[in-house]
Amino acid sequence: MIAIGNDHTGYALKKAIIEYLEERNIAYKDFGCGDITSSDYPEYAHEVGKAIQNKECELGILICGTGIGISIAANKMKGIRAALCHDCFSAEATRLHNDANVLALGARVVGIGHAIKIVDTFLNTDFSQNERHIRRIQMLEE
Ligand SMILES: O=C(CO)[C@H](O)[C@H](O)[C@H](O)COP(=O)(O)O
Repeated sequence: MIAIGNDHTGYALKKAIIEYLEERNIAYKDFGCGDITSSDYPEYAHEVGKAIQNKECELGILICGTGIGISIAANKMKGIRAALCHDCFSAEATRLHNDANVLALGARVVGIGHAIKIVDTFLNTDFSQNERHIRRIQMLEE
């Protein structure tokens, strides 16, 4: 199950990502927001982070204007490793090396087509299970 959340700036991109998920029968839970009325990104980061912490969802996608505020908010939560990625190389590397469990995107930074490619890369890359990466992730948790 994929948790997805956004502020007002990310609403249009969120809808495109949901279309991508539905076309592939990928289960998701939408934590809002549900329109373009001004809203506060920490709320949605918190909801998506909680869904991952309580194992309701395995991975999350968070969207704000830059992806910065919403990733800062998510990374304050224990066990959350949110990666702000605006290219496919980073999206792949953060799954392989960091076992990132949240992808953050900036809707004012990337176009929808590019963002979908980034989402596709993130969701289709597994953690490497490499010993040195496991050690470093443990250090992050500590
Ligand atoms: O917090 C942000 C920057 O990291 C997000 O991009 C927000 O979406 C942005 O600040 C919202 O700006 P707005 O002027 O309130 O639309």
